[in-house]
Amino acid sequence: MTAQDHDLGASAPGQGATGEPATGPVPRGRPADRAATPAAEGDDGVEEALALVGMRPASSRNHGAPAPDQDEHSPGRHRGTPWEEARALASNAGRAGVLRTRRDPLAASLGRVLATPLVALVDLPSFDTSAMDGWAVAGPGPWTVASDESGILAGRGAVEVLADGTAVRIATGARVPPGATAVIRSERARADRNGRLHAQSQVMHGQDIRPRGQECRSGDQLLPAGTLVTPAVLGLAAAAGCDELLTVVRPKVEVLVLGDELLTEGLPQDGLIRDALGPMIGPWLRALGAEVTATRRIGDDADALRRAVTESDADLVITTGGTAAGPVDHVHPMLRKVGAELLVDGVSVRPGHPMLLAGLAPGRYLVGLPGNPLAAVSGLLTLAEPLLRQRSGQATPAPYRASLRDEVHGHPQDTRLVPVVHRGDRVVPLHYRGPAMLRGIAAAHGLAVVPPGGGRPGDELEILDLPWPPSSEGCFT
Ligand SMILES: Nc1nc2c(c(=O)[nH]1)N[C@H]1C(S)=C(S)[C@@H](COP(=O)(O)OP(=O)(O)OC[C@H]3O[C@@H](n4cnc5c(N)ncnc54)[C@H](O)[C@@H]3O)O[C@H]1N2
Ligand code: MOO
Repeated sequence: MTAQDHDLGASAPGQGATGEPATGPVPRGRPADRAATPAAEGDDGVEEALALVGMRPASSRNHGAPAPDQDEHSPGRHRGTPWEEARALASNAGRAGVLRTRRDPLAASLGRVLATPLVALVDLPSFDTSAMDGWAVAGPGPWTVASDESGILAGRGAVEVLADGTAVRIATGARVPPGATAVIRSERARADRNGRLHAQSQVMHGQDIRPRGQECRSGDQLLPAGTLVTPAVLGLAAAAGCDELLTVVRPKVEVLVLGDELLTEGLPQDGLIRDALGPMIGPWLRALGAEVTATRRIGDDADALRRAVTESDADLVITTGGTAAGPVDHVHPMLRKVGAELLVDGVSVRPGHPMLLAGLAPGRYLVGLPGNPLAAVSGLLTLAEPLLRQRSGQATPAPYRASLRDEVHGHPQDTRLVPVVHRGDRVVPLHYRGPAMLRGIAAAHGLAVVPPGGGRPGDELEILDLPWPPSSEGCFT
């Protein structure tokens, strides 16, 4: 690691590792006087500029009301569908049609969603089981030890009745013989020379016996439909006697990446940039429960886009870029040409307000993600996630809130989605949250839903989780 790598990696420029504003110099090579630039965090464009110099905007200034000349989006110019309503519309779209299901062996069901409840096929445990290695005893002691040297082992068939006043060696997991009243752990009993067993502590009736049906009875519902099949679910299903599971077929999704300026390898140069969405959107969709059939690069070719959309057999087509009104923004014209029904045409959310949802045919949809990479993430979570959740049969988790540690400026009218990390019982907004930036979201644990006007320390904000576990403490706070 070079010295420069270290400087940039250890904490956000101009910030301590803990996220407290640093008092030291601004980063090398950046003009220090930029620190004094008046700014409002509510404006993504200004925020982007601030992130570039590693500064936070002054928290006392202009809360929730960016100066109009600093807002690249000119508040009021674009009023889309309210964010909550857009999510509800996407969710409704995902409910259209019948869920396809399939029955597979357990291992092949991993990562899909239960189409029907998981029901126990047996009692668990299915016989009275010893919880310890030791002695099964019947009645009060001392007990006469049965002559069977190895005792009762796990996996044995029927066992004989244990007569009152007798004891037999027993292994963990073995069937407790009828008549036994308790199991005594081997370290808590001692046999004398005459073959009599003495307990060294008080023996409670039923101790260290797992009674039949303690965990469930045959026919009990163990998990509801809509549960994600995790390794633990596979284990439970096997324990409960299941060999196969009925799960929802993953919805097919095709990703079309638009833009002639995109390179798929090497260094960005000559006005060309690396395609950041091609490598990101497919895996993200898989994590949301989709089967991604292809990620195709279409460039800025209007005909190729139309052909790709009309020829696709995917349940959901995702496009990236081309949602705005520039000369090569082909998504709207293409949707008109193919007779699609626009269900959501712009959302009152920052970043990502040009995102859209269209119906292509009954049960087939297109989500248009804006090209700016964090705006595309916003579109994924706002439109693609609720739609795919329904189409893959997943239960909707109850929304949850967390207390905000630091002030976040808001857009005057729109919801903002801001990458955050969890720190204790609070969430901390991350730097590098401009619409063209992925540096914040790549370190984030989730996105905070910041209402119009912004959030103050202590405000409880809804948090959208990312579809993978938090992997680090997160930097750039
Ligand atoms: N006159 C207006 N212009 C823009 C508005 C507006 O309201 N009025 N909205 C801005 C906002 S906000 C966004 S977001 C973008 C959305 O634009 P598009 O969806 O048409 O996307 P593009 O123009 O194709 O690209 C925008 C930006 O993102 C870069 N990009 C595109 N694809 C990728 C990719 N796969 N990997 C990395 N970066 C990508 C592209 O090079 C552009 O820089 O429109 C604004 N304009
Ligand atoms: O703010 Mo745009 O919606 O750049 O994302």
